[in-house]
Amino acid sequence: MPTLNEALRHFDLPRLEARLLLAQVSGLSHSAMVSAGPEPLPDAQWQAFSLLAQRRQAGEPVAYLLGEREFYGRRFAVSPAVLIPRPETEHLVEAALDKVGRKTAARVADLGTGSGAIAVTLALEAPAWQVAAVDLSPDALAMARGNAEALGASVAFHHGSWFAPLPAAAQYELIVSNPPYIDAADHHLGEGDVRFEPRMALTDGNDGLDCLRAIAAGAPARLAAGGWLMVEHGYDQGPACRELFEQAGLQQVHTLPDLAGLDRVTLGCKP
Ligand SMILES: C[S@@+](CC[C@H](N)C(=O)[O-])C[C@H]1O[C@@H](n2cnc3c(N)ncnc32)[C@H](O)[C@@H]1O
Repeated sequence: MPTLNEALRHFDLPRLEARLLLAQVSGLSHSAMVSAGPEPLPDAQWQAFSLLAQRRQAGEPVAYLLGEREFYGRRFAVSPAVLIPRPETEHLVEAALDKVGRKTAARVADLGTGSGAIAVTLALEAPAWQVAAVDLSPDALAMARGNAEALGASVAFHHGSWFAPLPAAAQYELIVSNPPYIDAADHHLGEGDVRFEPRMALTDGNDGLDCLRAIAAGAPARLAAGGWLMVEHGYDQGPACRELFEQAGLQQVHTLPDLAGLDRVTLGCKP
């Protein structure tokens, strides 16, 4: 059997990825790995690591191999049933907390919750908020429920399309969504980690704006007066998104940039 250091070099993988995969199968901390001696790895660990390393070499995302991804400082379980939460989406969380205020009692809906990253984070960061979350994928909802339970968040989950499964008369001070917004013709859908993520989490099968259209059009009926709609979108979708929000009669419509300075989150308020 190879030693730990030989195992880390054995596969053509970035050192950090190899370390994460080996930590997963060995349970060793980073510092234990750095100070590892010349003893051979136990056979079972070498076999399990080899399997994960080969899957990574075949392209599977590290987050799916580890079964988790960090979002806003917490670990969320992920599987190929859900989009891997992205750091950009933390901007949407920040914008929501800033605009509504953590201490204000607010009714909040997260449309297309996936792993539950947004809904669970908001429920934990702003315990005064009442958070509901919707997804069309039953498998995604099961994962989101598991994350809410594991992290101790109180979220009401609903299965269905966008606003449809929410209680009929319910109104919200905040509606957030990171919907599928990639154009079906975008070549990125066939590249890298994205190939392994659920297609329905990535694209509307059209021009990338269909879900944003449905959410913008449906929001005014579900927002309380003074309530905010906030969505994440592609770097080049800011102008189209602002137009959709304005057509829906929302006011104070504007777009916030991400850390790279690119349009990322558009918000608007119901008068
Ligand atoms: C881009 S992912 C976002 C996941 C998660 N909110 C996040 O930010 O990591 C979009 C999610 O929308 C869901 N979705 C797609 N079409 C939907 C629809 N018509 N109604 C509700 N959810 C939908 C997908 O299943 C997926 O979980």
